[in-house]
Amino acid sequence: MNKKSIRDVDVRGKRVFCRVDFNVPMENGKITDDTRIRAALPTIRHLVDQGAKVILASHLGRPKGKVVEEMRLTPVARRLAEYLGKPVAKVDEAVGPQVEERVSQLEEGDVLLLENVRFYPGEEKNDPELAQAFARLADLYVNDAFGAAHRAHASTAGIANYLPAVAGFLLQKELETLGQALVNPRRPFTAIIGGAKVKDKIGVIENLLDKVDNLIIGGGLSYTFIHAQGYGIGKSLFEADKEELAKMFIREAEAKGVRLYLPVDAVVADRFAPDADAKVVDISEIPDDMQALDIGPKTRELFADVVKSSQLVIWNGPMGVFEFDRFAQGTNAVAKALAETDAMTIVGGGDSAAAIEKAGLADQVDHISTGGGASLELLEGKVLPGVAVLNDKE
Ligand SMILES: Nc1ncnc2c1ncn2[C@@H]1O[C@H](COP(=O)(O)OP(=O)(O)OP(=O)(O)O)[C@@H](O)[C@H]1O
Ligand SMILES: O=C(O)[C@H](O)COP(=O)(O)O
Repeated sequence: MNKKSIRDVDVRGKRVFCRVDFNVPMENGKITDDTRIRAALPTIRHLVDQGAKVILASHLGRPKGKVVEEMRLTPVARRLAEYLGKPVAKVDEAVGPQVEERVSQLEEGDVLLLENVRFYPGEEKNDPELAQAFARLADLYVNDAFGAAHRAHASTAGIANYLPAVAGFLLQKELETLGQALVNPRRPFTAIIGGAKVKDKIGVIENLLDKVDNLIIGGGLSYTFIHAQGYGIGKSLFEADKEELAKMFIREAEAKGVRLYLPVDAVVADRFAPDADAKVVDISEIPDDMQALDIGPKTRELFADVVKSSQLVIWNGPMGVFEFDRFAQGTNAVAKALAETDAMTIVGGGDSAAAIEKAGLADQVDHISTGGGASLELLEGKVLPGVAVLNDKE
């Protein structure tokens, strides 16, 4: 990576505004998964150990520019203090005189967490005034919020116009792992793309067709492809306006020598419900009045075999409606195949990461990204705004 990192700067005694992604799932005020907090610890510890005055900023949820009590970062400060084994001060605002006053009292090695930056309408608008107000708090900007690096917001991008700006360890690791895999992949290179909609994966499929040896498409989006091949798909997910595109991708894969794998059987249900009546059918036999909610056993085996024969596997998106246990077998089978192979395995964030965690296999893959949308945009070959703004290495 040609961007400066916190290793390239002296932070002792400096006020450091460190943007992290503490957008963690919460239920009734309790954090249900603190992966993103743990992932930010190396950077925070480094800053503390090096004697910086650490000012942490994050968003939580989508409060849309207003204060939403349930989206305060107070529970995050408590959890972070437990991990750091030292106090984490928390303020109820993210800018303004009171915050400035609190920052002026910080000693070397102290940690202060600001309030949810999305309580301010200027955050998502990348408002220069808000960006300057953030910048006034600090001497240096560190971006470690990989999960939010695809957003050009005041605390992820704008602030870098007013301060020296470097990458944190998590951001660096995410970019190097995903970037390296795409630039110089081990082969055979297999990408597994799932999820609900073709619409959301167009850019990813387009970019990967130039890079992979095998492309596996499962999940809801695969049925538009299956329809494009001339099969009936009953009431399964279908995007009529993307069928031509699906046909083009099928032709392109062939022209580029990419082996494209689609489901050969499916678990079909009479309705979209956890207790629906379900059965396994061949892909050419999906009944008109049923919908495919998971890949079938033959497909699970086929996809696992492709994984086994690969040296690098990147996975993004579930193979079925994994939120319902009955339709989670396809997703679990892919998770298991990734866990068992010796290949380098990378899981894009969001649902696939949640599925692999749920299956208890998280420690058996090489890299699980903390970014859903951000990892997807990297797979699309895009430059992330939160990365573009950082200072280049001299
Ligand atoms: N066959 C299917 N029919 C209906 N829905 C499906 C099917 N397969 C998967 N899904 C649904 O797709 C959703 C996930 O896809 P989505 O495109 O929203 O996210 P994603 O690709 O996993 O992205 P991220 O990992 O970044 O969150 C899940 O909620 C899952 O239930
Ligand atoms: O959860 C995420 O993907 C990131 O924290 C970004 O959140 P957002 O999609 O609300 O911008």
